[in-house]
Amino acid sequence: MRKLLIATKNEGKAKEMKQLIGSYFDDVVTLNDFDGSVNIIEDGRTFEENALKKARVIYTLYRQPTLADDSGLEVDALDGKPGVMSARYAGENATDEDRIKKLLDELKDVPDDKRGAQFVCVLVFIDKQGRIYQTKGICRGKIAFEPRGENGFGYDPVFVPDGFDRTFAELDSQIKNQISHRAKAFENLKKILGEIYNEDTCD
Ligand SMILES: O=P(O)(O)OP(=O)(O)OP(=O)(O)OC[C@H]1O[C@@H](n2cnc3c(O)ncnc32)[C@H](O)[C@@H]1O
Ligand SMILES: [Mg+2]
Repeated sequence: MRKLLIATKNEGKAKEMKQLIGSYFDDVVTLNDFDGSVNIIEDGRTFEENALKKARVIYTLYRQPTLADDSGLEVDALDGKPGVMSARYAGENATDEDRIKKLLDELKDVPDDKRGAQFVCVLVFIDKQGRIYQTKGICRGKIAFEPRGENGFGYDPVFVPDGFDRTFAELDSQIKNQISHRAKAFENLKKILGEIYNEDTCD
């Protein structure tokens, strides 16, 4: 039986990751399902460093195939902030609403044509033998003037992906899962998984 540990405590992210991983694994669990106590300090300077750290810590503890996602929002008018600080943008115990409010405050004088932004997702997968694989996905869009919609999580109510006039939180989750930063990173990861699990040496 193929088991996958997803090294995240973010329920919204975990839900999407479970939807996107498809049928490569028979049993997929996240930190909230089996070990909510582990605390990983995300002190990397890049999404790559943080994703690698999360995957390595969990793989080292459990020696099972492990997948970590480090992601965030880079806003052009803020020189790429909040970036790797996206989760802690409004302090350690802040909510998604607090983070959105801070972002909209900082952008209150920025006109529509200067509100470009991108979501970035880096995935790190460590297979049973400890081999490390990394993929990345980017989704361009812009920041709305006020939050709209109930779907998704995090900054979704203020992110309007290119080619749409609705926010990720207004769009159906199926559409987000086709065009998002995470969807793109998973497309590449699935090619890698296809190769790994065809080798037959790895279960
Ligand atoms: O580290 P884990 O436990 O995985 O959970 P986290 O929420 O801390 O996740 P990150 O460290 O990767 O920080 C990502 C931040 O960017 C936000 N984010 C990432 N992907 C997003 C998406 O698809 N839609 C909206 N917000 C997103 C998310 O809400 C966090 O505030
Ligand atoms: Mg985090």
